[in-house]
Amino acid sequence: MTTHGADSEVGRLQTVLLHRPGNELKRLTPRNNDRLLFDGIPWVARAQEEHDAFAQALRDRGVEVLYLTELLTETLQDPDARNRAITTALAGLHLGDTLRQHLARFLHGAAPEELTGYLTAGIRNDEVTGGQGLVTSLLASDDFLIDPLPNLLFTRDSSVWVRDRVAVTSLAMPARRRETQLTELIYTEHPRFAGTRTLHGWQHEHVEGGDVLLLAPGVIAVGVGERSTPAGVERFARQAFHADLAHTVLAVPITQERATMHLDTVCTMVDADKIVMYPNVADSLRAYAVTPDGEGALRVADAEPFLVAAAKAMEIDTLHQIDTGLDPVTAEREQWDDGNNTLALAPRLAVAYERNVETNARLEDAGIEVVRIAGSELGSGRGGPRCMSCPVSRAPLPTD
Ligand SMILES: NC(=[NH2+])NCCC[C@H](N)C(=O)O
Repeated sequence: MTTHGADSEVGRLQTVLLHRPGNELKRLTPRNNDRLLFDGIPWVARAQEEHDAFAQALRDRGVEVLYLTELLTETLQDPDARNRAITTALAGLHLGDTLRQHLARFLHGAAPEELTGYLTAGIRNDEVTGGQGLVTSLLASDDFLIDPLPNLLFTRDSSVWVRDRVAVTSLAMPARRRETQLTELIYTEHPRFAGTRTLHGWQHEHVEGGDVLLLAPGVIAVGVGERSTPAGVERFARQAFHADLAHTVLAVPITQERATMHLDTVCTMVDADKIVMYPNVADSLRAYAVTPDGEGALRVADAEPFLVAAAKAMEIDTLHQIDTGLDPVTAEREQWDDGNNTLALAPRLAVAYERNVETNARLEDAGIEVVRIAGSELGSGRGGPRCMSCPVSRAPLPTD
């Protein structure tokens, strides 16, 4: 069994899970893009080129790249996994029994790779042959019977490794809910992950991976806002303590709006003690330190400035905020384009979108090597290098 896991944001990245954008992006139209959480209609071929360049930049630095659809297709070779995948994909109440049975027969007849295509790009009403009945007649021809999952691109959100466990998350937005049925299937059924213990699960209160930052071994920050809920953090913290994965969880309230949908849209770690942070929130970000009380319950400290609470929990003098020194308007523009959403490949080595010229220059001034990638099309889903990657293995940080 290969060993997987990560206990920081910056230990040398060894294996990462990505999703190469595919036909699910071709489902986006100006009528459905808001609901499907895209701010525009991406040029798919260019998005794929940009993504291939991203993956290559990672491979060039020794990272093993796993693709979600490849793992899914391999998983679907197994009859039990196929059954589970089909049953969960068809569980929606909008289908009704007749259509559900028809689609189940159809999907059972599909080869694993085709099934992956249906599970990720969805099925539209006018694509179904046979099985016509009341529901198919009454639904519009372009209604989805199985919704496409364009946000699969953001593998960060649908699972998170914490030490040697993987948390299957619970996504808040209806357009993304099914994603975690697929990550759960992969982690529980794919031979590569046999024996891996999971945490959380899509049936539980909402926690999204973009909100979860492994600040240091044993210290996890969880953003609470549009996506992860107070109750989600509570369960996550309790489980993390119970499984001895952490000694402190910092619950970090973030503004409930699209620009700051996840904690990683405002800050990401770029070194063991350095974080790049959106200047417009730097002074107001606060955290509640949550620790186990020793009797199975949680102890919650009063809120403190985030950097103070983080440094205490990490047992370091200071968590240095890289001061990008940007004026509020440039900062706002670059935050929107995921300037703060960097993916660390190792301490002081991070991938960032090339378009965030000012933030990247300041990162370099602070001694961070920046690997720049293009993201004009990828960025239309509002996610940067960190959102588009789920670290499966990182080397432990050097201790000195
Ligand atoms: N970790 C992140 N910041 N992910 C970004 C996800 C973007 C995606 N369109 C959504 O709205 O859910």
